[in-house]
Amino acid sequence: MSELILDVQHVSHQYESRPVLEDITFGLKRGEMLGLVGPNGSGKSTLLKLILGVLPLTNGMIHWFGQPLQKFDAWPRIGYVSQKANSFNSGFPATVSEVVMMGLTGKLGLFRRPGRAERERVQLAIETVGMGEFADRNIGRLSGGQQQRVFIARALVSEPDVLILDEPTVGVDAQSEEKFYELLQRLNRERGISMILVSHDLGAVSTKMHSIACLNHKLFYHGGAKEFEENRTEILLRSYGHDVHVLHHDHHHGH
Ligand SMILES: Nc1ncnc2c1ncn2[C@@H]1O[C@H](COP(=O)(O)OP(=O)(O)OP(=O)(O)O)[C@@H](O)[C@H]1O
Repeated sequence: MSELILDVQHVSHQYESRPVLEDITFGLKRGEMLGLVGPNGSGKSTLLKLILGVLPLTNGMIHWFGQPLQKFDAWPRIGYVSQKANSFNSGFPATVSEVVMMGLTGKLGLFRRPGRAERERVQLAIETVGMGEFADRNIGRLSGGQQQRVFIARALVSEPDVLILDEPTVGVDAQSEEKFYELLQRLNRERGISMILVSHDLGAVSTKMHSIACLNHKLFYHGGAKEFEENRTEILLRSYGHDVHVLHHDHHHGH
């Protein structure tokens, strides 16, 4: 059996006295691509914040690579790409290389100048996401889809075992979105990078991810993407309270 790299056990969370997450239990295996879905306000971002140690854990247990979250300190093993990543405007004064270099500041310390080895790693990460020719371009002058690839490069530069992506394709056109999923699948296949991807696009996650966790304060489903797709109407009725019209882009299926 493959190693459980993330283990979430009986996690609950409330803001003030309002419960947002109730008794959440699931895991992520090495090499797994997990899609986290759920309606607006269902607690997806809250769950990510708990997993990333941004919010204090008050109920339940979280282990990363077998270590309790409270003791875990190998954060460079976990790459995070936030929802608000594609918000740079055209005036933002940083090049693609500089933005990707920021992914190393945790390792470098904020004021140490990067050496040749670091610059090579940055260049490699930029090439991995297919943005090699844009390395010296101002980040604000790229499209949303291109910016999102740069944020993947920034997350990759510390050579993580896991990527956590919070709605990475919001505001990205369908063609760039398809290429973005291809990139994620390649990183998974060639480097064995595990992923948790939060998305509203049920059609995309159920075809691109291996497994699905469906959240609405409680976990209503956790299992294979194929089984999710086969029982989608019933799962969504239970969790969302109604069936959700799922948009299947033609290009997702190549017909
Ligand atoms: N810091 C906070 N203080 C109080 N309530 C909060 C806070 N952050 C989120 N909430 C509330 O908790 C609930 C869950 O929010 P959360 O952002 O985790 O949901 P989500 O599933 O990520 O939503 P969306 O899909 O809209 O991003 C929402 O009702 C939200 O208003």
